[in-house]
Formats: sequence, C-alpha cells, structure tokens
Amino acid sequence: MEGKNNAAEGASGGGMIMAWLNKHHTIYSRATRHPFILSTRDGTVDLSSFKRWLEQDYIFVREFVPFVASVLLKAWRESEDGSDMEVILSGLASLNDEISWFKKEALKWGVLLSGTSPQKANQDYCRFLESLMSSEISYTVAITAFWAIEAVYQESFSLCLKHGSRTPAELMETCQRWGSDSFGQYCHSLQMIANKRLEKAPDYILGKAEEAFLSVLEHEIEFWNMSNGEW
Ligand SMILES: Cc1ncc(CO)c(N)n1
Repeated sequence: MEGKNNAAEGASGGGMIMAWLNKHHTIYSRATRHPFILSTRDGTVDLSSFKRWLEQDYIFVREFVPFVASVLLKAWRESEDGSDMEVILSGLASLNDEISWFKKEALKWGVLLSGTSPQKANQDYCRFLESLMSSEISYTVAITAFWAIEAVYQESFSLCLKHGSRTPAELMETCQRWGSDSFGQYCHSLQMIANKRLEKAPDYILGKAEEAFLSVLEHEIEFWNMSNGEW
C-alpha cells in the first residue's frame, strides 16, 4: 500500500528533511540563530539594521512571488496529490497580504521603498531563486527549496516570541508574521509535501534537493549579514 506513513512521519518530523536537519545542524543554526535574530530577541537590535532588513526583504518578497508561482505550476504538472496545490496557493495568497504589510510597516518606520535597490546578497539570492524557476528544475527540488526558505524565517522569528525573550514591542508584528503557530503549521505542511516527494525520488534528485537546501541556508545567512551591515 502506498502512502501508509505520511501523517505519522510528518507528525514526528521524520523523513529525509529530519535527516538533513541533523546532518547539517551547524549551518542550519547559523541561518536560524543569526546575531540579527538573537539581538532582536534580546532587544538590543540596531534599528538601522532592522530598517535595512525591511527595505531589502520587501524587494526579496516581490521576487519570491514568481518563484512560488513557478512551484505552483510544477505542482500542477507533476504532483498527483491535489492538496499540494492548495498549500502552495495559500502561500501565494498570503504573499499578497505580506506586500501590503511591508508598505504599511515601511511607512511606520519612515523607510522609503520606491527608490531602493537590492544589495549584493539580495541580488545573489534572487538570482538563485530565478535559477530554480527553470522548467528543468524538478518539483521535488523546488518544493524542498521553498520549504527551506519559509522554515528559516519561521524558526528564526519564533525564537523572538519565546518565553523570556525581550523583543521590542514595535518589532513584535514582524516576529509574529513568521514566528506564529499558524505560519508554523503552514511550514509543517510544506515539509510533509517535500518529504513525500523526497521519499520517492531517485538518488540524483535527492542530491540536487540537498544541494538546494544548503544553498538556501547560505543565502539566508548572507541576507542576515547584509541586514546587519556586514557586507
Ligand atoms: C530572505 C527571506 N527569506 C525567507 C522569507 C520568508 O518568506 C523572506 N521573507 N525573506
């Protein structure tokens, strides 16, 4: 029988992704416990870093939309499971809300979004996203990268909401956007989809998916570095 395990495995966080998270624990922690996040949690974050992050992430999210659309298209073409599309579509829909949120937040901080250009780390990350949009990249690799991109933000910002954190009140909305339980649920659904695909994937696809996962982590670290003004 096929599909005997998914619910149980997902619930225990098993599968290939859990294996990778263990294997690549060090770099994963560098992406999810970056000094930028730790200083947000401790309330010592430099507000000019936060503003730089806000301005740059707005540019990133606009580029992220066509990437997610490309994953949706691949799901439609390659997945037999109709529920994959619904999860990806919900992600795409929430990006619409997110873009409005960035504009509102920028206004609050006096950050001008119209005249800004992407810094190098952002450009590199966006170029990487573009490479994943190619029709030559399989759904399995694309959904794995998509999960990783969302998971890094979830894991990072949820740290700033944990008991005992001293996140400044004016940064709470940002942390809740990605650190909330509902965003966590969504990431969990993406993880289950990715695991289900990886389970059936041939070795060469597994290799490419692992490589994409690691590239996401490297780009995320560079993105935080850039926000902190270290470039
Ligand atoms: C750089 C970056 N990574 C991940 C996310 C999550 O959507 C984001 N908004 N920005």
